[in-house]
Amino acid sequence: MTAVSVSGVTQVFNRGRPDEVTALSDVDLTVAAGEFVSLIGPSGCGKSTLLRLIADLLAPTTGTVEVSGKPARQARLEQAYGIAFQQAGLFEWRTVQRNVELPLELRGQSKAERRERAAEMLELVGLADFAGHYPAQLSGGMQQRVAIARALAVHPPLLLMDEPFGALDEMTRERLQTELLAICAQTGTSTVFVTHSIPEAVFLSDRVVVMSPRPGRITGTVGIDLPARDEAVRQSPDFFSHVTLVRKTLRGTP
Ligand SMILES: Nc1ncnc2c1ncn2[C@@H]1O[C@H](COP(=O)(O)OP(=O)(O)OP(=O)(O)O)[C@@H](O)[C@H]1O
Repeated sequence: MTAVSVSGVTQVFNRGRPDEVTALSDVDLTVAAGEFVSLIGPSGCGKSTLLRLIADLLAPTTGTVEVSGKPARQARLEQAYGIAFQQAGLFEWRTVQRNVELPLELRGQSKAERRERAAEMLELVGLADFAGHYPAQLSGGMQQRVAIARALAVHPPLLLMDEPFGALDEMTRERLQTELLAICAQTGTSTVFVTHSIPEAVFLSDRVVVMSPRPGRITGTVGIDLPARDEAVRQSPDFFSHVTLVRKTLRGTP
């Protein structure tokens, strides 16, 4: 089963105006079920645009986008994916528990079902003890974990993440990376992950997709073949050789 299928997608903003921008040109991307794919590339190369197209927050100028074999619009209406962005985007006036319940409310689930699912998700991200807290009472890393719990609450087959750990310190970031991988393995969720960090992309991904700017294109793909995804692997020669390969692909020097 294919989680995401983007084919022949071009995205032009402000078409026909002096400020016309071709953000993406002829992009093809396939993500298999259960696969973790990172998008990496210089600022302005269209990573967020590609993610927004998959999420159906934008419609492509040309080409098609399918999620779980359905048109992106239908997948959005069926909440076939969860989204987590750089800012956790929590509602300050709702407790942690009620933030996680929100997508379930939108689905019309009963209070009892919502409670149970939210509790399960908070357990998964290690925040069971903070269900009654408000976002302002949590650290940035904890808020991101709430956002991930909320994104996963409807058990979506696909998770779309746009630099979700970008604003966090290095230690917290590495811990959340490990937690995210554990969650994805446990839930079988496919993930498309935008990042500026080469080590982050290498640590998390099955495949790193490299993009170039103006117009944004996919210029290379690096398969990541590491024996494990633990703290020790971050120090291994294997890890560094993958980092070097992604860096070279970004520079366009094989
Ligand atoms: N709504 C919009 N209207 C006009 N231009 C846009 C719009 N959204 C994005 N763009 C342009 O499309 C190009 C790609 O932007 P995008 O945000 O996708 O890049 P990015 O790779 O995610 O960048 P960054 O790494 O800096 O977040 C940029 O030139 C940007 O100015």
